[in-house]
Amino acid sequence: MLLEVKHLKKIFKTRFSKEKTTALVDIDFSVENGEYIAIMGESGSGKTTLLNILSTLEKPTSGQVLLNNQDITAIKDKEISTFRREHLGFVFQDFNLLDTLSVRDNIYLPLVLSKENIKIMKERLEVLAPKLRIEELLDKQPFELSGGQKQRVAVARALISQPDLVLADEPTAALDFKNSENLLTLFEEINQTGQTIIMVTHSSLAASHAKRVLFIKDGVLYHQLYRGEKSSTDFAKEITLSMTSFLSSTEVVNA
Ligand SMILES: Nc1ncnc2c1ncn2[C@@H]1O[C@H](COP(=O)(O)OP(=O)(O)OP(=O)(O)O)[C@@H](O)[C@H]1O
Repeated sequence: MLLEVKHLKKIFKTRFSKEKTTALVDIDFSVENGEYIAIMGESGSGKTTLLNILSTLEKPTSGQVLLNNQDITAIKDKEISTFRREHLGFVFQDFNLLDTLSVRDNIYLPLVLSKENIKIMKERLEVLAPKLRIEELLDKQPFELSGGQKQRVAVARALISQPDLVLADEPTAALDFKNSENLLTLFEEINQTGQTIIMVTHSSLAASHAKRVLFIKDGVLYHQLYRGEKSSTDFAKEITLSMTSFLSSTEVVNA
């Protein structure tokens, strides 16, 4: 098993008031190598908190996250950035590229920080650039690129370290429909090469490209769907139906 999330709980305490927010109640799931998972839920359901814990950006109140049997919630602070660089790839909604660096140097950045050999960096980029259709963009600066191009560069930066796991936070949120579709197709292709991906989204359309969808509400995973052989269009309908029937059933409970 690549990832095991065990009884994850996160309570936020505000510094200035005694109020506590339970963002995650008791999250339990596991991910096999090569899976492509979408985590869906409404605003405030706990998606970002969960992703931040998987990213080692945040520590849980209790529970464990095992990546290849290593408890990543117990990694010492001074070792965390190295761990992140070596094992995880990140794709954010706002791309997070550095405007002062060229596209090429943005992509190289994680490997430069890991003091990787330049020959290996070049070899990896030569493989990735045509796949991501960014060959013509490498000598440009990020501010010269469109949103879709920026996100493809960000995907290259996430993949260049050959991470165990790619974590994507609403990667299509800042993209128009066509660029979103392109990015989601790209994620599917990357996944078909064996790359494990976990993507947080509130879009049924985005989630419909994944192989499995986990639904989170009020800090609890309440449902999951497998895509199986379904087309993304059929899967999107099933996801939307699941969301709607769950919402209407809670309305009945609350009534
Ligand atoms: N740093 C924090 N301090 C206090 N409460 C927080 C903090 N971060 C998140 N929360 C609370 O935890 C709950 C879950 O928030 P989270 O950001 O994980 O939800 P989300 O599903 O990602 O929402 P969105 O889709 O709007 O980003 C919310 O009630 C939120 O207010």
